[in-house]
Amino acid sequence: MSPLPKATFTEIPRIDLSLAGDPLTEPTLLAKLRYALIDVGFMYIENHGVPTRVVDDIRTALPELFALPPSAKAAVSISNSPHFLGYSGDGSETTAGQSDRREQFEFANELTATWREGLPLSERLRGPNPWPSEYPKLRPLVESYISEMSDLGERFLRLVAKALSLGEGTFLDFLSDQHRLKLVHYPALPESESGGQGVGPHKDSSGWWTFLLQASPPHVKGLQVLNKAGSWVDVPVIPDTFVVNIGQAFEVVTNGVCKATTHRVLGGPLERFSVPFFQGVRRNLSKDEALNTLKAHFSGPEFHMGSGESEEGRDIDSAFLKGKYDTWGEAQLRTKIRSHRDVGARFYSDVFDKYVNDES
Ligand SMILES: O=C(O)CCC(=O)C(=O)O
Ligand SMILES: [Fe+2]
Repeated sequence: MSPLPKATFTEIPRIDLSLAGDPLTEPTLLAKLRYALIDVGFMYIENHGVPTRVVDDIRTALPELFALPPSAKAAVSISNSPHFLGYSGDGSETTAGQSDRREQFEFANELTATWREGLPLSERLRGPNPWPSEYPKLRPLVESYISEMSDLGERFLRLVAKALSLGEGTFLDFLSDQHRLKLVHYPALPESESGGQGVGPHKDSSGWWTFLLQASPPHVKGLQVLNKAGSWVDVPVIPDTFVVNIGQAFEVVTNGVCKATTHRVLGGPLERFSVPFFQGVRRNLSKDEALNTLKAHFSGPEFHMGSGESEEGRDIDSAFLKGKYDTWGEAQLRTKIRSHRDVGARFYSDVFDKYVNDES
């Protein structure tokens, strides 16, 4: 008998977190979450418990922040930060070999820089944020936001573990002390460039999971996700939700059962703001540990039944696995250097050529 056609998705599922915790409603939530995890890799979460004020404060700050003069942006340029934190201008980041049409500020949990010679180079990713002195109200807003998103991320991971028939804390063991947040502005493009690359097709490489706030009104479009049939599916703005998607390390640890789904943003005639929060993976996670800790569980037949998903599910396309680097930290550093080559050349000259020329 020929295999059944592969199921694919044409819309992104909505997961209502208020159904958690009640034995009458939680099973419905977990079943839907399991479908989203195994068959889609993208979802909206609603009733997520992050205070509206914390989200609104960030959303309203964005147009003011990006309206700062070029000198204020340059003062916190990412090119001065060995931790890859700070501002990068429109066109300066590269995805899928092409320049992205967006400007962004990258922040993380406030950490002291503790790297010194002899420690793994990826420890140098930890460090303080460059805060724009001309916009002092930003720091407390970003700090509250990171703190709330870190809490949400942990609550969410407990549900994900349950939905995949694992103990609640299973995925927390992989978390980093550093989560990253980007504040992103896609400029309005002239008609002739509309539909061009806002950010090129990619799977999220920096995190365990990504929690994205689409911070523009619903008529502003741009984010799309690739389904298994190879079609781009729109991810419209739904107020009061976060878009949540799987990062590459999670795909590896789940033995390819939960895939990091490819997505992109198209530029358009309207400017767009977004805020992705990248939940971090601990830098010392080794390939061996990532591949083997949960392998037996995710090789079970319950994950490889039904719609011909198994082969697809097992085929993990991961730079982390293909690369020559043993730890997640090293793989992450490589990604950062390739995306922000000026920072790489300045602070990581010893490994720059190796990382930039390595096409694995
Ligand atoms: O801006 C968006 O909506 C998505 C951005 C994104 O995919 C990323 O920064 O990884
Ligand atoms: Fe992304």
